[in-house]
Amino acid sequence: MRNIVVGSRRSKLALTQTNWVINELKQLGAPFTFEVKEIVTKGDRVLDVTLSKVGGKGLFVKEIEHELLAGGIDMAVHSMKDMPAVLPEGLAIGAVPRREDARDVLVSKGNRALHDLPAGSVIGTSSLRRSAQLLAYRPDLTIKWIRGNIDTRLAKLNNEDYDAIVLAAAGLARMGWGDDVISDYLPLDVCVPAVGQGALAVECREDDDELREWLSRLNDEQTEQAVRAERAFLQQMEGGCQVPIAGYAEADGGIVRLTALVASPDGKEVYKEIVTGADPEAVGRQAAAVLIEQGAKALIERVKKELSS
Ligand SMILES: NCc1[nH]cc(CCC(=O)O)c1CC(=O)O
Repeated sequence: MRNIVVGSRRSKLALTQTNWVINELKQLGAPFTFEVKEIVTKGDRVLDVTLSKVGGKGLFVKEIEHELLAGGIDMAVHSMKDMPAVLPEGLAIGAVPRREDARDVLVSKGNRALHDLPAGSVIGTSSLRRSAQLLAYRPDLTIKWIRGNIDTRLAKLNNEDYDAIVLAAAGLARMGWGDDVISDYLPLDVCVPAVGQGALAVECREDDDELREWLSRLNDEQTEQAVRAERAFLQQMEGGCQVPIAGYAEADGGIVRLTALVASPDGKEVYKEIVTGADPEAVGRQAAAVLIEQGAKALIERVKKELSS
């Protein structure tokens, strides 16, 4: 029987996701044995700086993709939102399993909802996307950067000077957390999720037909269509990675509906558009074109200039 070596980051979330996929494949009757190989990525080593400053997207996947291409591993399970818009030559996403709750959630002291936080409350997040949208909704809040994995962040909420933190519902759910810690589910239109949030990407070599046949059975068509639209939007916008970007799509009956957003880091400028259509990539590209037309391009150029000066 073929042994499939599965590369995974060492975090509890990554290992949980990896083992979930392995179990699904086993339950489908896949004729493989599985072995997990832990890989420490740059994103895991560099914990003291803002993610966007050390290279943003791709930090968690580059080393793993290198191992895939070199044959050290056969498969890797990523959080879709950690994946850059374009894959390296020779690799493929073999499966996009059914998406978890894509929303962001607030975990707060005193179990307060976002609208119920006192003025000046300190919110922990290291995401430009979250901070921009929170400030657009509640300009009186103070954003304080926070890093570390989910457990670390929850601990920091209790031990350090934060009134609340923002996390993805999906990550919490996969680690067994839910309404016991969640104070507020942020509506999709108040905080548009990150492209791919709540979804997984099972990556493998493009020419590994045997593995891909089994992975395809794990694929969820609706999630795949939605994520295609979101990632096409992201691809058009990349290069503006210091700018808050969000994209969330739903697919139903062959129609994809994408909400796309670009904002200034202070949340004072927000470009947002909903695009609907049958071709996910076309929907993503159209959303990008509309936002660029509205002023997103000028905003990206301005933010770039401010950062380099
Ligand atoms: N930013 C890191 C990250 N990458 C993926 C998840 C889990 C949620 C998901 O799969 O979208 C998280 C944690 C979080 O944002 O709270």
